[in-house]
Amino acid sequence: MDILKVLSRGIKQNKKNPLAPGASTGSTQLPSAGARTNPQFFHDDVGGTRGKKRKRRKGAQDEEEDEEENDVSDVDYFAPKPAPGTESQTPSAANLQPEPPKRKQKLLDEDDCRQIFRSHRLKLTILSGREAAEAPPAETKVVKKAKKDKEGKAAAPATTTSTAKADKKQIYPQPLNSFSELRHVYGVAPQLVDNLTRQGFRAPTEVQMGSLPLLLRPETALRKAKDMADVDAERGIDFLGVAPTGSGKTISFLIPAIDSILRRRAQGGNGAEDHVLEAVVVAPTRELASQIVNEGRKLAIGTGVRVVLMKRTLRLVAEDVEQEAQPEDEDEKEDEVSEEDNDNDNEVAASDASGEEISDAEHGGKDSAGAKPPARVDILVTTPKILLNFLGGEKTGVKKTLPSVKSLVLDEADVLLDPVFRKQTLGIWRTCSNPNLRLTCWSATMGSNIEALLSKQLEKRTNYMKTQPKPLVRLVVGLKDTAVPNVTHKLTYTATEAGKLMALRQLLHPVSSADSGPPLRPPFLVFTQTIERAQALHDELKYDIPLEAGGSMRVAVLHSSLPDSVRSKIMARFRSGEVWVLITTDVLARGVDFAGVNGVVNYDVPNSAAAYVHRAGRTGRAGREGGVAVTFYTKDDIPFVKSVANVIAMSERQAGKGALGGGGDDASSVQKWLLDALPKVAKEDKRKLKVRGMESRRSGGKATITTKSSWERRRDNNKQSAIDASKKRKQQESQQQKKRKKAGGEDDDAGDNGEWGGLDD
Ligand SMILES: Nc1ncnc2c1ncn2[C@@H]1O[C@H](COP(=O)(O)OP(=O)(O)OP(=O)(O)O)[C@@H](O)[C@H]1O
Repeated sequence: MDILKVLSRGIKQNKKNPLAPGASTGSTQLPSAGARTNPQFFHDDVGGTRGKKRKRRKGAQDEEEDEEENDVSDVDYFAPKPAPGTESQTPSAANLQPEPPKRKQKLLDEDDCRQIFRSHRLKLTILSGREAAEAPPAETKVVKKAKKDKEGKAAAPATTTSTAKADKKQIYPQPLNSFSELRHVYGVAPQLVDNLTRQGFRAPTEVQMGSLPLLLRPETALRKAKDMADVDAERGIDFLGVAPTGSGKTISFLIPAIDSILRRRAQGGNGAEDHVLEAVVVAPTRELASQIVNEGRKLAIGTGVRVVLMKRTLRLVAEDVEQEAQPEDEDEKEDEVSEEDNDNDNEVAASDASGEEISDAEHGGKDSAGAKPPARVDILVTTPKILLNFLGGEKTGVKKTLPSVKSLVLDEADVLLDPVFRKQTLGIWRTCSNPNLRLTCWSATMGSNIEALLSKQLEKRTNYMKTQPKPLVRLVVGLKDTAVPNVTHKLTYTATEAGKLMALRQLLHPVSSADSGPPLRPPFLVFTQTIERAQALHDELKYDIPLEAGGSMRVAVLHSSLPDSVRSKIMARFRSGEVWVLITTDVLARGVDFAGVNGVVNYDVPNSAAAYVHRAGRTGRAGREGGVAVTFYTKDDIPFVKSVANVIAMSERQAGKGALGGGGDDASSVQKWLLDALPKVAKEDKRKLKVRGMESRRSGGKATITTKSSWERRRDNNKQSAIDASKKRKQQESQQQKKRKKAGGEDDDAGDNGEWGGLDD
């Protein structure tokens, strides 16, 4: 359908046609915002008794009935709240108590668990903290020697050999088959489960299936798992969750965090009702941090658990330390990237959003909080720098610790442990001085270097704290690092930079669906490499939407140079459906959940395969279909397109589409011959690209976004120079006239009329 027809339907709410963007139902009717048929990505038939259609267990009927009772998918979460006093708003004390199992739940045998794990492509592996302890010393020595030989080259840590061995060791704990099991098997408080189901979630996603039992009650989850004698489940586990974008990782870490607080309170004793900072969630951008706070607050309704966003003026209960609790190590020094290197707002440069720009005016004035009592916080959500500053500052070294924190969550952990954030993140980790701290890390992409770093840091911490090692368990859903399976991908070549602008306009205003590739319906996101380019693209596009359809208010730009309040407003306008095209940088590439986003345009090729995964993953979330990711590339990008093309090919293979997925060559968006022909990129070039993006797009020259040809630009430049020269001449002349007047006796009319005054502006 011609997008202009859609756009010109007007900005008024259209009750008759809910498909129009302005319709009252808003984005919920748009393709990728459509009905969530099933939030689970994979249902392979692996044969056996379990898998796609699972045999109904004894007692399962009761659970399904429970689920039906809980099915509140029609409930508008933001609808006016019922009057106080109604049942749902005033949870009884019993509703907050962890639930004792109603009946003896039959746990599944390990074979059944294995079938379910295979069917949903879940892979749980113990990475370290188990075999590491058993590894023969000789093995460790060999690795250490190899490390020395390489003379400081990013060598594998001492645990690598054992990690590689352990990597093959899969475990099959209990999966979470339904949310009602949270109550009946894992004893989660009914209020928390109600809050979850009230959001319309019917079935757990894969990452929730695989992670929640282990994080909530490892001893129950592992009871039927064989060969776990050396794992002390009571001590808990550290956890690494790698699952596709939009697969529900946020809930996977928030539920255990809230549950742990409710359990502590239920155990009673003095201070059971107090707010004790028990969990810290670190996220790389302010937008993601506030979104996690919102999610947390929805889950914590009626529980009394306070989920708070870190601000500069917020005081926390912390302990002063004379010296740094745990010394820094070389991991924090290596590979540091200068601030200047990151001015392109790329994904690792998201530190721009570390919350430092929160203005004093917005948060009660400078230092006014100095005298404030500590805030009542149970779960703190923060960007790295702002928390570290409170704890003593990056530069000055840590001066405070947070001993009450029992759970540290790193959301988008691969970025948080990437060189740009690494020092800050490890700094925060060190300040969480509780010996029983549990670390959980989450992302859709996780390099093996990050896993090795984690294993090494955990080992170091265990030695420093003199505690027993906990197993580091890794969950991978689908394929590690690669896929955005439920999105349609398209690579579009244009000969020139100007061609990209034309191609984008064609996506906005397709003449026919044939010439424009997959239809791209608003709302959609457009990613550029730098802030400058985002701004320039916005200037070009802001008048492209007809006035009748809302005009320039439909196109907005968001990047890290904008003040916090402006960023929040733009986010709200995009979420509400007022903004249809949001032009941005990688600051919005990670974690941000816009349920109704139908498409993503990579106006500039992303800086890495991981960046592509995260950008494309802003659409097609929670199993929604219809999301489209279009990537433009020019001749200059060709060396860097291969990694994007590989991700696309893998995504299609996972989705069972295309040549590589067996669906025929035509079905694939990346032709195999192209994939084979694209040049490989040297490691060093990849690294540079990841940090700085395409050099030529950073400033001047090709950084300019415009539809004008170079001839037109030259003509305009000449015109501008003529105008400037003329102004200068006029100025000089009037100064001379003034001087002559002062000297007296000159002809006043001369000059003004006798000479061409150049172009007027
Ligand atoms: N069990 C579920 N059923 C349906 N929707 C769900 C379920 N769990 C989470 N969601 C929804 O899925 C969407 C994506 O969730 P979330 O933001 O946690 O994804 P994510 O895995 O963290 O993605 P990313 O890697 O991009 O950060 C959210 O809108 C969330 O409300």
